[in-house]
Amino acid sequence: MPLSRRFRALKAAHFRAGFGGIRCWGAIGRNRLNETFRVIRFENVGMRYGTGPEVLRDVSFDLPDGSFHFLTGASGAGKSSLLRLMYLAQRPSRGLISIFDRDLSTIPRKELPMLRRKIGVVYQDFRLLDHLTTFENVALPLKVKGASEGVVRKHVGELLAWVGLNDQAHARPATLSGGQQQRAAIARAVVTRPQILLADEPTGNVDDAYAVRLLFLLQELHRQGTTVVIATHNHALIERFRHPVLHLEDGILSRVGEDPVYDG
Ligand SMILES: Nc1ncnc2c1ncn2[C@@H]1O[C@H](COP(=O)(O)OP(=O)(O)OP(=O)(O)O)[C@@H](O)[C@H]1O
Repeated sequence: MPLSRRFRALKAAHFRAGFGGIRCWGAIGRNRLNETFRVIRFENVGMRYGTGPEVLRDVSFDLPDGSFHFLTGASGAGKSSLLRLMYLAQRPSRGLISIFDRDLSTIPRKELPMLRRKIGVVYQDFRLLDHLTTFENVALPLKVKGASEGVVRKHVGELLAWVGLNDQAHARPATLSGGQQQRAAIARAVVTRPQILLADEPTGNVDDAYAVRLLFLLQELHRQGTTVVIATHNHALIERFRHPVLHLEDGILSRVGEDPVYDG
């Protein structure tokens, strides 16, 4: 099906299911994308932990601005390691990585935090701050960016409603279920509408209905222009959302499906 029709069909399904858009994010910003710009580029990248064997080998790919990819592979294939390289938590042992057209090997260390702020991450282990409430955890990235109290209240309130955590806004992470913590972690990762969103098994702890709802949220972010990569074992979601797939097998990456031309 042509992508424009696929987007219309998805949007219709989205509203039928009762999920309005994220109002505080405003109108769709797709026209500001530059699809020829490669936001992430890997060339012959290898990675090892310490003196261990390479867990990623000769990985080469690039991601166009505003693209959406699933990242698949068996447990231990290297998905989290690849995401760690993308969110700058790990350095490659060889090869070239560029993010936003900046070669990571030449970026001064002091510039890394600024680059990281453009990247939203959903960690496999959530990493919520225990001493903050759900609301405060989700609000934190907006506050770091200097958003006003009004904007924080509006955006965090709307996102908490979307992920079904309004009634847990004042709860501490330790009192939330695994699925609730995961939903809070997703809300925190998307609240600033980052330029890149990397999610490691973002639906691993929620039921199927919530998994679809959360994917619609990430889809909405993507429609706003964010480049999205989601590592998942959930083949039903991959089938349903039909984005191209990056597949890892024993540290070697292959690409399944061409990047679509975003004509919707
Ligand atoms: N901190 C670490 N130190 C040493 N080896 C590690 C570390 N983290 C991961 N590994 C190894 O790297 C390889 C890839 O692990 P990784 O977590 O990236 O896989 P994965 O595809 O994300 O797995 P899963 O689906 O189970 O999360 C594995 O062999 C793992 O044992």
